[in-house]
Order: sequence, then C-alpha cells, then structure tokens
Amino acid sequence: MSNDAPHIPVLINEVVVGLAVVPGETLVDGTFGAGGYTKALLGAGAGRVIGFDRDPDAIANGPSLVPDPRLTLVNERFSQMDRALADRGLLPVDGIALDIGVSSMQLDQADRGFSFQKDGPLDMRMSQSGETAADFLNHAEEGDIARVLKEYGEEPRARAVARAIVAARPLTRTAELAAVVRRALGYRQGQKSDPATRTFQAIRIHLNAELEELEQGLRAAERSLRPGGRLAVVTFHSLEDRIVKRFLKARSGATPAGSRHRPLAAAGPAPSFEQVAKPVSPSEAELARNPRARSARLRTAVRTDAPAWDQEKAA
Ligand SMILES: C[S@@+](CC[C@H](N)C(=O)[O-])C[C@H]1O[C@@H](n2cnc3c(N)ncnc32)[C@H](O)[C@@H]1O
Repeated sequence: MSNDAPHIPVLINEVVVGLAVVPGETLVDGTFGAGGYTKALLGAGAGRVIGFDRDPDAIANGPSLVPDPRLTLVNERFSQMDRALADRGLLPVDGIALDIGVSSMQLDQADRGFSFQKDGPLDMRMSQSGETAADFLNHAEEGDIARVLKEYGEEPRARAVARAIVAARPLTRTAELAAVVRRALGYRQGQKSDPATRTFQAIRIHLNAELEELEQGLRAAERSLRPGGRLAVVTFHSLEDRIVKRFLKARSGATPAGSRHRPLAAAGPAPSFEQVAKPVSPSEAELARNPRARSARLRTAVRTDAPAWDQEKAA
C-alpha cells in the first residue's frame, strides 16, 4: 500500500441512511476498495457483509483494513455478484452499495498507472489482467483512440490528442502520455485543470469496460435483492450517473412502461424498483474535507416484489 492518505469514503453517512440497515442483515459492498463503506455498514449493525472488488490488491489488503469475522471478501466483478452470491448460498441479500470508480489507493500507487500526476507504467487495469493502457495506446487505430477520448473523456479535441499519441508511439509511462496530451492541447503551467485528466479518465473507463460493468452490475443487483431490499449507488461523473438514472427511471416505471400515452397491455414488466429519495450530493462540509467528492452523486432505490426484468445471468 502507498504512504498517501487512505481512501476517504464519499457520502458515507448518506449511504448508510439510504441502505436503512437493520441489525443482522446481509449486505453487499460491491466496491470494497479500502473498506470504508464496509466498516460503516458493519458499524451500523450488519450481520454479514460480502465485499466484492475486482482488484486483487484490495481483496488482499481487506482483512487487515477491516478485521471482522462478519466480512466475506470476494475477488470478483460486481456484474457477477448474483452468481457469486448464489454459489455461496447467500441469495437474496438485504442491501447493496456500489461506489463506482477508482480508489485513492489505486490512484496513489504510481505502479498501477492510473494517475497523470505520478510517473508509472501505462497500466490502468483494475483487475490486473488483460490489455494494459500501453497495449491499447500503442496498437489501436487513431480513430479508435479518438472515439474513446471523446466518448469516455468528453475530450473536445479528441482527434488532435489521438494524432499526437500515435505520433509519439511507443508510449510506456504515464508521464510520457501526460506530456503528449498537454503538448497537443497547449497546456500552460498553472492552468486551472490539467487536460490530461480527461484522457486518463477515458482510457481507464475503456480498458476496464466501466460503463458496461455498471449497466450489468445494476442488473445483477436487481437479481440479488430481496423484495424490500435497498440499493445505493454513488457515481463520480455524468456518464455514470446517467446510466444509474436511466436504469432506475425505467425500472421504477417512470418511462416508458408507466407512460400515460401507452395502453396498459404494452406497458412492459412491472416496476422492479421504487425510487424513494432524490439524488444526493455531498454537503459543503464534506467537500471542505474531501475535494475529490466534488462530482459525487448518490441514488437509492428499494426493490419491489416484481421479478427482475432481465433474468439472464451476466456473461
Ligand atoms: C471508489 S473505490 C471504493 C471505495 C470504498 N467505498 C471505500 O470506502 O473504501 C472503487 C473500488 O471498486 C473497485 N471496482 C471498480 N469497478 C468494479 C467492478 N466492476 N467490480 C468490482 N469492483 C470494482 C475498484 O477496484 C476500487 O477498489
């Protein structure tokens, strides 16, 4: 582990309130990270917490971060949670928390290659397996790199950055990539936000298929919760929040199944979730303590007794 400040859990009190923990319940922390949410859920009286993380380091550090016999750690993607829980005879569960994105532990460890502020190998793989950022950047077509930067980083000059990346190949270090992006976009020292932020975010989201994981994770949560079970999802940017918002809107019958313009027979499956609260953003006090929480947003919902819309197991 690094010597930097540990991960500060975001919207933690709001998540505990949103999950309305009843003592003795079985809860899933789908993104264990540094165990911040798990600790809070156990502190609120959970009888058992199943902590998932796709990062083997997070799972390996887990027992020392949260030494508690009520915790079970699983090195698996949350999109596979229903299968993993079924294998352990733990379905259905009473509540699920997802805290989307990277942890400070991952960002702060230079050798994981997530940060443009620390020089390290161009890696960026949460699961520590599969294609690295260097593999992608050194072999992909310029057009594919540009598409990733535009779609996942909302980089307005994606073409120019992709061209500069291709011209600078082979790239092996995060510092090299950051320098290439800054040069392509005319970055000046002291400029408010570093343009490399968008490129790093985009490559990370692409490599880890983060948006697909979120889509599949929400479906897996729908299949895993008991009627009355609660879901709490914290996202960090609009691309992620949009996915959660649309999913819960559709599943709670707001669109298009509940549309008053549609005949009842065409209304689609019964709502599988009920949205009980408005989305929550961090308080001023939290932002003062933890500026990284700036763009965080929490959405919560309660599972109804209707069948899951998508019964299929995630691939
Ligand atoms: C923002 S951190 C969670 C921090 C945690 N809530 C805490 O308080 O310490 C996100 C964590 O989720 C993990 N993660 C991201 N996507 C995942 C996925 N699809 N399945 C499982 N774990 C995932 C990352 O490896 C990272 O450790």
